Amino acid sequence: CVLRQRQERTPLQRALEHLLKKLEMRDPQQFFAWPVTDNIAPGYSAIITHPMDFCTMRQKVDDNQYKDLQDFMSDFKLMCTNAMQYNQSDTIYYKASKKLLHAGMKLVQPDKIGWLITLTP
Ligand SMILES: COc1ccc(C(=O)NC2CCC2)cc1-c1cc(C(C)=O)n2cccnc12
Repeated sequence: CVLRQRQERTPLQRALEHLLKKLEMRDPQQFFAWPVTDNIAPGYSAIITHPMDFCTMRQKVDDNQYKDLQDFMSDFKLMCTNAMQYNQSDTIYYKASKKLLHAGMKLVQPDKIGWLITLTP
């Protein structure tokens, strides 16, 4: 997951970049910052068929691969639900992903997306 230099950005890319920064702040231990590897999580790649992490999401924003906010949020939900699928409910990772998912959903509630409308004319 290598980050590319910043190219010209569309209004949607700037909005998603802004939202991604807010979401990453909710993951201070950086459990979701990078792809989960099999050596830190035994058997991960056999259990999780569609892995996702914040760095990959940033790459997809940079490559303009999200067509709208819903598209971006489905990757965010995938990242969180992967963690709830692989990790037992009493683990720090399961608990962190549940909290992150709720925080993320709150950020995109209609009454909370004034920032999105100003950023995407
Ligand atoms: C990029 O993923 C990670 C990066 C760092 C850490 C980490 O710092 N773990 C230390 C806290 C106790 C060991 C954990 C993880 C990690 C994320 C996850 C997820 C997201 O499922 N995970 C699952 C089992 C074991 N480790 C992890």
